[in-house]
Amino acid sequence: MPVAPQAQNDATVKPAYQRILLKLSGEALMGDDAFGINRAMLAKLVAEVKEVVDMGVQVGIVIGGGNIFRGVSQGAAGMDRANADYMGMLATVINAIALGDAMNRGGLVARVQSALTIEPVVEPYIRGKAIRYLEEGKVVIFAAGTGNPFFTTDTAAALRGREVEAQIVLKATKVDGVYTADPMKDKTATRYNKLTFDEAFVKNLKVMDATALALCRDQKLPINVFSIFKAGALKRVVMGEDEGTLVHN
Ligand SMILES: Nc1ncnc2c1ncn2[C@@H]1O[C@H](COP(=O)(O)OP(=O)(O)OP(=O)(O)O)[C@@H](O)[C@H]1O
Ligand SMILES: O=c1ccn([C@@H]2O[C@H](COP(=O)(O)O)[C@@H](O)[C@H]2O)c(=O)[nH]1
Repeated sequence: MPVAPQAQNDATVKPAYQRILLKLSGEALMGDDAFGINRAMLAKLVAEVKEVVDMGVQVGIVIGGGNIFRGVSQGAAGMDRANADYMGMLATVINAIALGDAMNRGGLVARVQSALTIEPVVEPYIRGKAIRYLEEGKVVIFAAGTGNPFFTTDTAAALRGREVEAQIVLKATKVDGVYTADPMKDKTATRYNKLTFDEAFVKNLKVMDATALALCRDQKLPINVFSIFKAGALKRVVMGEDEGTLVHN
């Protein structure tokens, strides 16, 4: 795989993965706010991603929409499900534009590609072009999920991850891994270091939604679940350190 030209490679630093697909929940952009995009949080996310890009790691990102769509979801109640889902996908486009803009101003080169065609605003998703951008060291932000209603951005992360031949999907979320039970509800829950896809299914653990999990399992694409609120966690995962939970075949 060609080395990213914008990367400042340090020969002593050897990442475990050369190409990753990072799934960022929309809620990660809220920071401490109730909804929307928090500028300080955006800057923090850019710095975390820059750290791994500077190590020569190629980064694709799928961004969720929960921070915006949650704000309008009252209005979506009772709506036709497909229409509500299109609103959700458009929310991810807003997030992708904000993140791409912050990255371009923060010393990275980012490109946004959307699964829904909104030509004057963002590029359409073109797999070959996305791979070329990654090889050039650009961060590619995949917007609008899969472009289809009844799916989620978790599934988009699994799909795009496989399409661009990422070695792993990194699910950055609110909790620092997969637990024996929801850690927000059960304080006695303990975290798994490693877990097979089959165990996750059998125990009905909320790792990613079932469609995403099945796609990753079938395509032998591992997932690492970790907390985006923990400083340096992304770098530690990329270095192959014991951070979060690794879900594998
Ligand atoms: N067994 C479990 N281990 C870890 N987290 C769990 C478990 N069961 C439920 N959860 C909950 O799942 C949540 C994270 O998953 P979720 O898919 O909702 O977030 P997300 O995908 O990051 O958000 P978004 O929908 O904004 O993209 C955590 O907040 C946690 O409370
Ligand atoms: O492929 C997709 C991806 C997303 N949606 C809709 O968007 C929202 C926001 O995505 P999150 O994964 O929840 O962050 C989601 O709730 C769906 O309504 C979609 O329809 N198809």
